[in-house]
Amino acid sequence: MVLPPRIPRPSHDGSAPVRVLTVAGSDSGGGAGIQADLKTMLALGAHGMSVITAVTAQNSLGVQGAWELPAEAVRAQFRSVADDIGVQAVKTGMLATAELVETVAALLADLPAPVVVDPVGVSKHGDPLLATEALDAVRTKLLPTATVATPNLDEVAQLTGVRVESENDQRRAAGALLGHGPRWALIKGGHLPGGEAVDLLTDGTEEHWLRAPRHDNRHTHGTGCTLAAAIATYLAGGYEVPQAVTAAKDYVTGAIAAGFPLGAGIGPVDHGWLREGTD
Ligand SMILES: Nc1ncnc2c1ncn2[C@@H]1O[C@H](COP(=O)(O)OP(=O)(O)OP(=O)(O)O)[C@@H](O)[C@H]1O
Ligand SMILES: Cc1ncc(COP(=O)(O)O)c(N)n1
Repeated sequence: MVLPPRIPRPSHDGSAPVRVLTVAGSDSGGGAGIQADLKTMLALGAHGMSVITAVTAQNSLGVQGAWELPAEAVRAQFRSVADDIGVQAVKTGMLATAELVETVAALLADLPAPVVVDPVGVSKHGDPLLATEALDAVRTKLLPTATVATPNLDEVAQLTGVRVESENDQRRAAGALLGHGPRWALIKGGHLPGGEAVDLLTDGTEEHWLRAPRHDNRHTHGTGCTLAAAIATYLAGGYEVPQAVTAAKDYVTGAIAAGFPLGAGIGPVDHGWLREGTD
């Protein structure tokens, strides 16, 4: 297991740690969404902050209910954080509706900080987390704000029409996604079969294949949220994109390996695995 680095925290000289903002939904079960993001940011040494876009009643069996917040509530939370505390990187997750996608994209357009867009479409259980009519706003408004976009295979098919069944398809999907404006595309291969979990990171010029052993562990709730939040944390810490994604991949791979059962269904990854491994 490769131990990923942590962002150095100030030596208690009164300065603040790096500050990372998640703009995502709440997962009452604690395994995905803002809960996964904040746990990831803390585990990697950052101060995590959150703009909640939607509340889900959710557990290891699926999503039992979802309620999006008014756009004004999203704007107000964002302003409270950006105007006083400051934001060094942002990760977006569940945005639920076209109106919230457009609201968040407008807020991000003026923010001079790296943005990781995890275009959350459906949960691992297949529960919808994004209205179908919001897809166009994701393509035309949200993806152009992204430093890195991190779709899984279902999400990249929804956004580009490219069905990924092989590593070559990952290249095609990345090219199609880059056409919508993100600087980098990370096409996650977690849902592909095989002994490795293989992701493709590319900006259309550089190509990085990130490979890790596939852990045959059914407790993988929140893997995409965790990866995207880790990438944003490393970007806030000054890493270049390829290095941030490589370190984030190591972090999520360890979290999956340490995943644990919870409830009667799919359990979460273990965001605290680094503490267990290195204290
Ligand atoms: N069983 C596994 N073993 C090792 N790595 C995995 C496994 N499943 C997924 N991954 C890795 O975890 C990261 C997240 O990919 P995944 O395809 O699960 O995203 P996702 O479906 O968006 O996650 P979620 O929807 O649960 O948030 C990727 O780096 C992927 O390669
Ligand atoms: C609030 C929220 N955001 C994102 C996900 C995706 O996570 P997964 O695909 O593991 O269910 C989720 N289930 N809930």
